[in-house]
Amino acid sequence: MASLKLTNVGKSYGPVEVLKNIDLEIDQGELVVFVGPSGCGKSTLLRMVAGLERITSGTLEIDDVVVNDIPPSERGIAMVFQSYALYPHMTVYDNMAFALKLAKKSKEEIDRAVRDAAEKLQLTGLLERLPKALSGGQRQRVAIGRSIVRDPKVYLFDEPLSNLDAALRVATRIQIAQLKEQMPDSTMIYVTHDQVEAMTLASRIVVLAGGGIAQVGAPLTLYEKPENEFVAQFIGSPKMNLLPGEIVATGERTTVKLDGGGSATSLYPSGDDLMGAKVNVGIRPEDFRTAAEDDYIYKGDVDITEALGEITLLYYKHTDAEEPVIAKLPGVHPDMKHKTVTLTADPEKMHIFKDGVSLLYPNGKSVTVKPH
Ligand SMILES: Nc1ncnc2c1ncn2[C@@H]1O[C@H](COP(=O)(O)OP(=O)(O)OP(=O)(O)O)[C@@H](O)[C@H]1O
Repeated sequence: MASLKLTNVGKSYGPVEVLKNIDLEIDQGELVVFVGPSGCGKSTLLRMVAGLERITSGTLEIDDVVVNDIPPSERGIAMVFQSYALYPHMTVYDNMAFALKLAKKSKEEIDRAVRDAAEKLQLTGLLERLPKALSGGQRQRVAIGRSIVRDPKVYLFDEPLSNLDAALRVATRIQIAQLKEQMPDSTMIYVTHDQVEAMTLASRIVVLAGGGIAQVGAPLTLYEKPENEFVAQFIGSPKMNLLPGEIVATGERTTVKLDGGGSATSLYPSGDDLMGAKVNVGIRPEDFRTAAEDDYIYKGDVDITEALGEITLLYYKHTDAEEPVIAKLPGVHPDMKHKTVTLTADPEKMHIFKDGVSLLYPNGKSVTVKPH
């Protein structure tokens, strides 16, 4: 049971700076998820917390004690990896008991810890099986069980579900959520590529990009109030549309004349200094709805439609230099393919970004992502 504090943490491999100026506090009982593009340093940051990588600069505290120079085995941390290396010749019970036997715990204590972990992970009926007689999801749960029995202060998960197929991922994800509920005081850090995992498991998400933190917040805060274009487009699928334009009216509301001919009025109040500013209007695909012919934000020709049952995705025609505008409309719309369809959105659903930074949520800082 622990809190963590990273202050100005940086990591370089030789001349290459992978992470810089990471400031982050994690409270006891939180499940914090690290997300970000491939190579942004998620695993490196997790491995530094574990003590498997040296911290180049800054400090890491666990429960107010600086642990930079403390070896992994003494940090009270358990790490669960995507490849769950179980001992193949040992039963589930013995796999989970192994570390406690090494630590010379009493038989009774080991038995209590193993049975308690098995109960939490729904493994009680499988304790006598060998790993080869388990599904991938069950094996991953045994791997998690091995860390639970040690009663660590902090759990670290590095993409624990990425080797599982789609259905098992969902089932195991739900089990991890249930496990967290049963252990409300445990502190967990979880790295994933999977947005749904991040959105559903996290108490807070840390979006890493360009060597730093692009934004930290509760999942829905990141979705509703992205501070910069990077987070706006990273959270949510398909990603937020960004439509370029120029501010033509300021005051209580802000009106942007879009380069494509449409016009968007946001609830955001703006000062005269923003008159004429070049901005991007951000609208999520799911926030678009069809519009009247003469009053629209976006008008274009639909190139492709994807009918997914409860919704239809419209992909608009675009040039090679642009990304397609995407709209996600409820229902089935076979008639929209190759047609001109105009779109609008509610004023409170519009975001405005100037130089990559949100005008609505002004704590935002610009994020530059180096090509990887
Ligand atoms: N031992 C190392 N020596 C040199 N560079 C390294 C080393 N380990 C990692 N890197 C580099 O550090 C950067 C961050 O790697 P890391 O594995 O932390 O990224 P990640 O965000 O976890 O990526 P992914 O999502 O692809 O797993 C990458 O550019 C990687 O090439």
